Amino acid sequence: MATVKKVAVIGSGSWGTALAVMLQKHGHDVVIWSRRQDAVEQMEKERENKEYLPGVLLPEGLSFTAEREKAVKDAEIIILSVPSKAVRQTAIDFSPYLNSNQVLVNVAKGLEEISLKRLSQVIQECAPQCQVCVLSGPSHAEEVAREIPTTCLIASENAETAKMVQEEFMNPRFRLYTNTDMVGVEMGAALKNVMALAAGISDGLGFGDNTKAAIMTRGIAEMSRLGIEMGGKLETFAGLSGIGDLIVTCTSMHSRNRRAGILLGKGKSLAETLAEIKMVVEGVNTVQAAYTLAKEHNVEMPITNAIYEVLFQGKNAEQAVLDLMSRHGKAE
Ligand SMILES: NC(=O)C1=CN([C@@H]2O[C@H](COP(=O)(O)OP(=O)(O)OC[C@H]3O[C@@H](n4cnc5c(N)ncnc54)[C@H](OP(=O)(O)O)[C@@H]3O)[C@@H](O)[C@H]2O)C=CC1
Ligand SMILES: O=C(CO)COP(=O)(O)O
Repeated sequence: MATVKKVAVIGSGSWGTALAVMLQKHGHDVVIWSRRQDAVEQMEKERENKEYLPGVLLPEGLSFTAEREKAVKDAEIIILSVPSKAVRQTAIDFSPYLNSNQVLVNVAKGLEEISLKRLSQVIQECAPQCQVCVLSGPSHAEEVAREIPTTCLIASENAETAKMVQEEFMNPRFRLYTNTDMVGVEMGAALKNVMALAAGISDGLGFGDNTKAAIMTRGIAEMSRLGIEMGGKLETFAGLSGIGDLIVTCTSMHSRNRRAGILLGKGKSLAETLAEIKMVVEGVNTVQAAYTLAKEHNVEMPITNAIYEVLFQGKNAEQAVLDLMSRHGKAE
């Protein structure tokens, strides 16, 4: 049974705000930390996150701060919802204020670009005193904030920690499953964003449902090849953080990665695309890490390689599709 918990949400983007809204509405005492005082004041005054989650009322009782210590003091569960590239520095900055009774739930989906580490590994390095969990699954902020039924999973190496978060966060509109396969969960979460870029590019080029089904099916095949090589379990890729998140991200117009892909497919440059989307497009960094990991682990990842070439080597997107289609024939 859920009890009232003090929850701190670090990062006031669309996902952190949506989770904060949901948890506050379901009886928890939630504070959002933003790195910008002006964002704190805007949300406090207008009870709306105009920049990242417009149209959603920020419920009474939800509070805001730009002070790190104030945000996490007394919090029992801390949600880390900053983009992957900010995870290490954010964990370092907060670490002096964190203690061993606190559970850190990472909700960012990506890999650290330089070290190629999973984000839970990065957080554990920077805040070793905390227990680290990962929340993942098919869950666009725009829907969770509006209480559209959603299922996710909460993963931790410690089954009891995952169970505790499951009990506290679950409600009739937000169902959580537990999982202990951190590698599978985090690799699925990160790599699906690369496939969503591919699905978007296909849409932007004017291709059809057949093409998208191909990207998703062959996409999960290469995602799981790498994930298993790194120690993840096949069944995790068949679950919410694998195929589940792949489906939602490749098909939804809420997806920042898919929308970025559509613009790229229509011929916009990467810089123009990122400027237009405004929010974080994790697949762009992840494809670089995945490209390197695939080489290191000697795993064949043709879609990932094609996206890397389109984004960073100036390859024409339509040519990339033709090249993928013209590879030598294989058995499924
Ligand atoms: N949006 C969604 O539906 C979902 C997102 N996710 C994942 O959650 C993570 C966050 O995404 P999302 O909320 O969409 O991102 P947004 O682009 O909506 O917001 C990013 C937030 O992070 C803040 N931020 C950026 N850089 C830093 C930094 N260096 N230090 C502190 N704060 C920083 C931004 O602050 P500022 O305004 O000051 O730049 C902003 O508040 C991503 O990894 C994403 O993949 C996962 C599931 C669903
Ligand atoms: O992870 C997500 C949904 O589960 C969010 O995906 P986008 O970042 O592509 O919007």
